[in-house]
Amino acid sequence: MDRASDTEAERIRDLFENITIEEFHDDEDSDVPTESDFSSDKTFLLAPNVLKLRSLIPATKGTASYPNKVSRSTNSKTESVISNVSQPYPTLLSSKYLDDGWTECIIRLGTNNKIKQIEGFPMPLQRPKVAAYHIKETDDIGFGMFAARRLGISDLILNERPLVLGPLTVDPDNPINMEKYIKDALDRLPDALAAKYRALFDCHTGTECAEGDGSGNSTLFGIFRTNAFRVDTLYDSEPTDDNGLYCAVGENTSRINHSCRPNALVSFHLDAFSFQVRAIRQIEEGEEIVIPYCDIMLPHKKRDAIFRNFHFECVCQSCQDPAASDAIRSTITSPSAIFKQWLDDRSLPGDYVIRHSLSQIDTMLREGMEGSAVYGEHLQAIMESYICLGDSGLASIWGVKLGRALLASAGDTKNLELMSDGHLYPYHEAWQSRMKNKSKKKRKGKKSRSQKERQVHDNEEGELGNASEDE
Ligand SMILES: C[S@@+](CC[C@H](N)C(=O)[O-])C[C@H]1O[C@@H](n2cnc3c(N)ncnc32)[C@H](O)[C@@H]1O
Repeated sequence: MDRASDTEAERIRDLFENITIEEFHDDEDSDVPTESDFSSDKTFLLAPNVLKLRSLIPATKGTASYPNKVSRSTNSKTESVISNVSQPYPTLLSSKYLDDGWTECIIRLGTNNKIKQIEGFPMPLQRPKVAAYHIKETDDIGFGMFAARRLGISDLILNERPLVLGPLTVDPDNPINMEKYIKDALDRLPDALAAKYRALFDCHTGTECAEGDGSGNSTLFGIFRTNAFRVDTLYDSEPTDDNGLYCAVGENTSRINHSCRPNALVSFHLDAFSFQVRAIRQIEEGEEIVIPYCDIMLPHKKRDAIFRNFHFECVCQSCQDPAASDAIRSTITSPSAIFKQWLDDRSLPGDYVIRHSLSQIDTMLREGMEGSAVYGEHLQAIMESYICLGDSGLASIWGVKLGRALLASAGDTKNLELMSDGHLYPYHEAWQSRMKNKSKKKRKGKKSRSQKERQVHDNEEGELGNASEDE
């Protein structure tokens, strides 16, 4: 096998050590929103889940981070003043960039300054060559987004700059007048775009948690609270809770309905300042494009509690039969414990994790749960098992699947390139680790090899005949 230079090998090893994608799903009891969150003037946002993957194999070297990961730490002290600012600055943009539009931001100035330091900012928007969606009315839940053509896993459906970005929460002790801030922001947008914002749905109109004068009219803040998606990569300071985080409303992104069996995921990209929507499984022409507004692994009762704050009952297939969908969800678990057990216990068969994860994946595919983080973890468990077994061919088949899931989840193409390149696996520090240990044991225990060890050997030989023995 061709070996890359030492520096290249070092770089690749570093990349493998910490494959991390941001996560922002709420799965704790305490995170489930309650009606009182509204009355305390908190903004409530749709929170899609995104894969967060850390290698299941414990890293023994330093903690190199994946190059594209945006650091959560901040060097500069954040200024506390909230201002209306446009990002990217329209006046500084050439006509090429103006085509991509800009976002009116209600943002702390210190945080706004951080945006300018992002490498390559503002990146031009990459869009699908052929239109991938159209917005039209659904039969029962207002507008929705529909596939204009067949879409494959990780295909880009939409890439758009939001219309308005603002704080995720409003401090009840120190409230700011969001209605006025949003009005000022809209005044700076071109009329046509401001009209698009005003036309968005306000689920709070006429409800007990509506803002405003009680006339039942939709408010600008009500629209914001109904339609904003979290922008987890932008924050005032190291976030310990929802305070200091941001969210944004998109002209088309905010027309996408929720499903507990989503076929697409949303991610936000600071360098282009845009929302990307990508398919997480194959979508047929005419099919509705749906995303998760919450962690789809939550049981029905908790998901329903979240939706009640938006005054709707979910119409998706899983919610039609909560008992059945809860029963399925309760059987799905992260592979991390089983993977650790396999690494520690040499008596377990070579395909111990692989078989388990294949069965979990099968269940998740039947329930339409490719959009959950745990689905990606099982793809990763299989890929890393093959790495430990020294089988780069099969590792790269699962690496491509994992790379596509990561791309759909976070819009990061580097992961796909990295995961699918079979030549890189031998640089992983766990490469052939099961085989190396096995050989060591064989050498060490030549005179008294236990029956158990012989069984391990037979299992690995018989069930994973593809794995190479070369060291
Ligand atoms: C961000 S908007 C989505 C677009 C919206 N349908 C429209 O007409 O503009 C969110 C609202 O859509 C509706 N909605 C979205 N997903 C739904 C679902 N699975 N079941 C029922 N209503 C849903 C709810 O009224 C929710 O408050």
